[in-house]
Amino acid sequence: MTPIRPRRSALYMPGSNLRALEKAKTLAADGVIFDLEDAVAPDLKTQAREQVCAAVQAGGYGRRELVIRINALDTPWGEADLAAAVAAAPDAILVPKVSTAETLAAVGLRLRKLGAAERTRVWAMIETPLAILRAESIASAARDVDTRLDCIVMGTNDLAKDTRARLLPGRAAMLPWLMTALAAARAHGIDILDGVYNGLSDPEGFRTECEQSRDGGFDGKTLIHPDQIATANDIFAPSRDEVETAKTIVEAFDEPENAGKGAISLNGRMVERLHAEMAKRTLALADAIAARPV
Ligand SMILES: CC(C)(COP(=O)(O)OP(=O)(O)OC[C@H]1O[C@@H](n2cnc3c(N)ncnc32)[C@H](O)[C@@H]1OP(=O)(O)O)[C@@H](O)C(=O)NCCC(=O)NCCSC(=O)C[C@H](O)C(=O)O
Ligand SMILES: [Mg+2]
Repeated sequence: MTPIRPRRSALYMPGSNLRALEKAKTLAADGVIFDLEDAVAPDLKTQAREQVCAAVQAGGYGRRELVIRINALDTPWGEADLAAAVAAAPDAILVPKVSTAETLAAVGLRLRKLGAAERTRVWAMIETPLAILRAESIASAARDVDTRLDCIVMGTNDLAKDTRARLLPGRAAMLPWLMTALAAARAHGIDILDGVYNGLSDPEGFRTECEQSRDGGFDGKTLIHPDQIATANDIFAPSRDEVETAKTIVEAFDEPENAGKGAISLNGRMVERLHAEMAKRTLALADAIAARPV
């Protein structure tokens, strides 16, 4: 099994906000996304780029996964953002508004030309109607190692803007798009993070949406405020009960009398070997979370 990197919580912060950049060093998010795109006003783009790249290069973020969200390559800032991000060598560069797999091929080509560090991966935002219609093709870019595609991030605010769908509790309109993108990511073996929850003073609504997202199969949620981190870390981690059940399943299939069986009865439930595979992943994720330094 490939090692699991927990991505329960990925906190956006405006690259122009020095206080937030500093504070992120103390927060329990699995990842931080230094935003140069929509959270930064046009007049502050250059300053934000310099601040973010200096912060990433200086480090001090411990085990947190560091991601720089650049402006799209067809904007006035995109190319300079990409070059500066490559020089800063974050864990990943997040490309916004990806609507075709060709965009990812083009980014991959530039990364090679710019001599990007091997460790720097690419994350892609699915947040346009076209991206939903082409989700499988976009995720399939992960099969081409040159694209470095490692994770998809849903941009539900932009999706709501472009489709005019409303972001209501339960997300009835958004769910088919979320699950289409999720199937695309899974089909091509990459992680996928849910979009943000805008209700800063609605912890219950946030928790409910995290649960919906986890139950739908997402690896984690993108966040906009430190107050959202603990809930996301809790919801997207296997619970104690899930870990105990997973151990029981793995141990049951290790019993000699079950060696030749594809399905067994366990505590009143039918359990197949595919459940043992799922249980091993649950245990690996729990171990990866437990092994994280604070
Ligand atoms: C929404 C905010 C502007 C609110 O900020 P503020 O009023 O400062 O909040 P607080 O006073 O409650 O802050 C308390 C302390 O926490 C720090 N803080 C706040 N937010 C962050 C953060 N995101 N990262 C790090 N630290 C943060 C404050 O500095 C305070 O610290 P202290 O001084 O020690 O008390 C703000 O939360 C914010 O800017 N959030 C992120 C907005 C953002 O990045 N948006 C872009 C991504 S969302 C998106 O577009 C996704 C996608 O593309 C889509 O289309 O859906
Ligand atoms: Mg967006």
